[in-house]
Amino acid sequence: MSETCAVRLAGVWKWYRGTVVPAVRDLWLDVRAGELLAILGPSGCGKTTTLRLIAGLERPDTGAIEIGGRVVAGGGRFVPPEERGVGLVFQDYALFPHLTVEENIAFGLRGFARQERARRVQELLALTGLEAFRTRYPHQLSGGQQQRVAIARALAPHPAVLLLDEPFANLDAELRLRMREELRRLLRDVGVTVILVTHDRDEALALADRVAVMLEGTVVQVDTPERVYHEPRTREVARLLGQASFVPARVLGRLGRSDIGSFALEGAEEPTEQVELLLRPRDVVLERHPEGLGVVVDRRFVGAETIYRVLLRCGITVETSQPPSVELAIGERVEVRCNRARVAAFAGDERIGLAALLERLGRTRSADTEAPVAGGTDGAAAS
Ligand SMILES: Nc1ncnc2c1ncn2[C@@H]1O[C@H](COP(=O)(O)OP(=O)(O)OP(=O)(O)O)[C@@H](O)[C@H]1O
Repeated sequence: MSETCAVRLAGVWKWYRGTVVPAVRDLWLDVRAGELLAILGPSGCGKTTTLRLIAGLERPDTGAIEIGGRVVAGGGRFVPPEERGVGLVFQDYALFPHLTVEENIAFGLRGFARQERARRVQELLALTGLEAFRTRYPHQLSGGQQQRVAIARALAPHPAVLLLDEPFANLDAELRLRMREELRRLLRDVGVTVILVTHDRDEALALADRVAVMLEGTVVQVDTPERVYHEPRTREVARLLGQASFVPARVLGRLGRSDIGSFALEGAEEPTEQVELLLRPRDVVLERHPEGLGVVVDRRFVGAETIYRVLLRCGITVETSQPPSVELAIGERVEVRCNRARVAAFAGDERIGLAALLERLGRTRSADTEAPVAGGTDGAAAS
């Protein structure tokens, strides 16, 4: 195991008693020291089980778990939770209702000398901005303040790893955004390795250094937020990360042609005849044009932007997000251009490599007499 690896799960499987389908299956994951890794996945995919396995609240049926280079589960070994150097913050914070803020924070420091404990509690009260609330009880605090107490309590004994289970689930939308920023700042100051579980993609993308996408009990991709969003491994991952349109493109050799431009395929070992390009709403530029290949079929004003749905010649409707300066009416004809230098291309369910857009729509449109891609009926090839 590399020195910079804080947590490693190697081929972990977990079945709950009496169940046939494993909650976690063949899970491999390396978490780097000091990073904030978000485990993102739909409800029931095994996120909480993964955290509980790392914390030592569950035992894996097979596979191994290492923390800081030490095997804590697997091969007949099982290190109990309190000896793992891991702090855990539950979804409901699990604060002790009969203890004050400072008593809650001190709870994790039972083995410490009195003076040292008082010093550490003071440090955490300052770090989390809770000094003014030290003698309050949990029911006298807001949701955001309760969350800070739970985090302070978990951080008190200097854990090497902090585990957060849906930390914003109990906060309203506005507070959630504010706490997200606060948490990021706080954790950056502390420099602890963090594994955060969430089903909220915006949260994962905004907070994490890397995102581990989990589906049906296993991690299917671990990458930076930018990469999981723009270069998802499968269509399912693409959809989980946000609105996705797939635009068909005809491939000839390493060149492809689509209603949003022509492109060169990179990395495809055996290019297929047909691929589909992943477009995110912000990847698209719309321009009013009487000969454009798209028609506006829907518009939805959402404040800072307008969502346009545009039907392409190939029969696909793409969803796009446009700035207020773009004002188009339903039924108008538009040019549809991709403003990214590279987009992901898919054959079947899997991404096959990156497609680099070479030309822009203007030139594609000038070849308008050619057969349309995908939905088209004749086989005329683009050259
Ligand atoms: N104690 C248990 N006994 C039996 N099955 C369980 C138990 N806990 C979880 N499961 C099952 O294991 C699977 C994974 O559950 P888990 O709670 O890890 O998912 P999750 O991704 O955290 O879901 P959510 O986002 O809804 O919290 C689910 O199918 C769930 O029903």
